[in-house]
Amino acid sequence: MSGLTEQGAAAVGTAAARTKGLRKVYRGTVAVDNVDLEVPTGAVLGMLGPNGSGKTTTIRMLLGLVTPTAGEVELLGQKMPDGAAKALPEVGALVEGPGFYPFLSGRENLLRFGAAEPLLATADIPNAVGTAIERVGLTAAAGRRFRGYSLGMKQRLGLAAALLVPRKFVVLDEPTNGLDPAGTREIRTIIADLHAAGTTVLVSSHLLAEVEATCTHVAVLNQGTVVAQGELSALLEAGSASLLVTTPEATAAVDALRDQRVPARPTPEGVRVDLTATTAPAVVEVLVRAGVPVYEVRKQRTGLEDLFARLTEASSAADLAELDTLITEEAR
Ligand SMILES: Nc1ncnc2c1ncn2[C@@H]1O[C@H](COP(=O)(O)OP(=O)(O)OP(=O)(O)O)[C@@H](O)[C@H]1O
Repeated sequence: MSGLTEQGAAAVGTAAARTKGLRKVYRGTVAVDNVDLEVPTGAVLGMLGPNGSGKTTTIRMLLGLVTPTAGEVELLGQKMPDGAAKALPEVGALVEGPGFYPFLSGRENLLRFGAAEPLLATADIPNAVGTAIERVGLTAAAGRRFRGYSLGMKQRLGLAAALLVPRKFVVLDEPTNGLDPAGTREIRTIIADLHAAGTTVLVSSHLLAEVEATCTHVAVLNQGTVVAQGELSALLEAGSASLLVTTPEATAAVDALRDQRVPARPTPEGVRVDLTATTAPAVVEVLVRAGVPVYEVRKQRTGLEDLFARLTEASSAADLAELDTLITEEAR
């Protein structure tokens, strides 16, 4: 990745957000380590990772809510935290625990948020609040006190606050947390609408199917580091392909491949060969050389779930480094 641009540099062709060597240590716990994240302008980037992998900490550092122990953050062309006053009005964020007043209604809370928006004229606040409430499906509950809200309603109100004014960049930390299936579908629609309007979106999620359905790009975090990032289609192509080989001599095929350090295992459908570190022609060559009859060879796309599992469960650092290099190279 190229170095960070100077503060105020033109954002054309640059990332909406970018981190370099980002690190956060909490009293001996390394929450985030050496994260180089790039959110391309106009992308919907899904940040995936198991519990505790550093997603929320990374997002909080990106928004200037947490001070990094080391590293740099650039947000909408502004170096953070110095450029916060310029960048943040263009950024809508749904992060854990937005400061809502429990004794005010959802609408009253949003009116207060509206008053604090530098890009919203006072006369436009009631309209903006009404539109945001409708957009997140909170109309029926808008007059009720916040303290009586369900988790899903709180999420919707947080989202409404993030969308009060048109943004260049929207950051959503686990936006479907606490939402029912209808709410989850609505989030998907809102993200698609934002994307269509040219807004860059960063969304963290555990829901792989959601990410696969809504995102153009993915960054996978594990134990505080980015283990893969790039275009979703390229990552899937590079990271999760396997080969299904039909042969009457499955055991001989598996032995021959493992002899060449190619991961392979027998399955009821045939011998499944991991293509992470090899290619289909190379697999066929190994089999033919070993005298194994090959009836059929098919490439399989196993989806984001498989890729995610392999990236986050790889047993050794060497496995991860190998997989990361391969995926990053292919995704470029
Ligand atoms: N304020 C804090 N003080 C101490 N440790 C923290 C703090 N915030 C996060 N951590 C630790 O940093 C690590 C990363 O946490 P983080 O919340 O960023 O992960 P996450 O990927 O968002 O997890 P989840 O999916 O469970 O929300 C964890 O080990 C967590 O316990």
